[in-house]
Amino acid sequence: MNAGPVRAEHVAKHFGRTKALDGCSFSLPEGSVTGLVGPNGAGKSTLLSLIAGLAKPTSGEITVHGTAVRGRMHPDVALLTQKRPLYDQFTVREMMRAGAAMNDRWSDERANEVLDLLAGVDEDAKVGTLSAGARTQVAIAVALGRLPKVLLLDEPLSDLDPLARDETLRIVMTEVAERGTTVLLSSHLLTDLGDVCDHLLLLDEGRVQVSGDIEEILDEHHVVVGPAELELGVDGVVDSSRTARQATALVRGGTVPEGFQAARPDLEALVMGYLRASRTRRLARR
Ligand SMILES: Nc1ncnc2c1ncn2[C@@H]1O[C@H](COP(=O)(O)OP(=O)(O)OP(=O)(O)O)[C@@H](O)[C@H]1O
Repeated sequence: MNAGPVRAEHVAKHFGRTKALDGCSFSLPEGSVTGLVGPNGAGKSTLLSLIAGLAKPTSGEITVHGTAVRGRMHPDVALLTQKRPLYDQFTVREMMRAGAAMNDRWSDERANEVLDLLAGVDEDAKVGTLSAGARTQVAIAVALGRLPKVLLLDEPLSDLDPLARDETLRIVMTEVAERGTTVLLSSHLLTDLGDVCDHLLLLDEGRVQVSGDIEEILDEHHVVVGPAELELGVDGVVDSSRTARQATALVRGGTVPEGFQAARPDLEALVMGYLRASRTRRLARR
């Protein structure tokens, strides 16, 4: 496995009998933007909180720039969660002062740059009165004011309108382009991920299903379509469906079933195939 700023080796996290993560190993390359996807309960938030040092793995190890993270926030890592850890009664300016006071490494200049981006946020406005988009911008300013080398984003886009979503992604992409920050972004919004991510980490039931460069992953898969009466008869079928007329499947590996037409999937088709397969497995166990 290549060395990278974030590495996980055989990481497990159990909550009682729930295995939120179970033997996860992967590496994120420097300056990459990785989309973290998976069905509800796959372990995405748990993984982000372990990398951030907010919780300890039950077993295995996560390292950031070669240093083991064992339940302590690494100075190079910033985490932005869905809840956006902001104080509603503070003005934006007070929020930035709090950011400076709470962090050993802090850049007013960087935080203000992010606040000035886009339409700019009124620094005298109370955080609680801001729109979801502006609150996200403030939360990102607090996160980037710490000058992180690794930025973890847990569903930051879920309640934003399309314009705010686009602008938020633009802030993240500017950060990557200008500072080479490594980003791990969890989202259910596949089209957004396709726009910004060059790597993918797909979790299901606490396990890594797919991890790596998106183009290479897409090259490794086929969507195959053929007459309904033909059997697939190959290894590596991730997900398949049949109508009265045709059979369709997502296949991993080089073999195209006989009598089928093959095409390279796009990111959405690939992720949807894995999500459908996950649901089918869970339904089969009921
Ligand atoms: N503090 C906790 N105590 C007990 N169980 C937990 C805790 N945190 C997470 N879990 C369980 O671990 C599993 C993984 O949860 P996690 O929130 O990491 O998934 P997720 O992929 O982020 O889901 P979603 O897409 O719904 O946000 C779930 O079964 C969840 O109920």
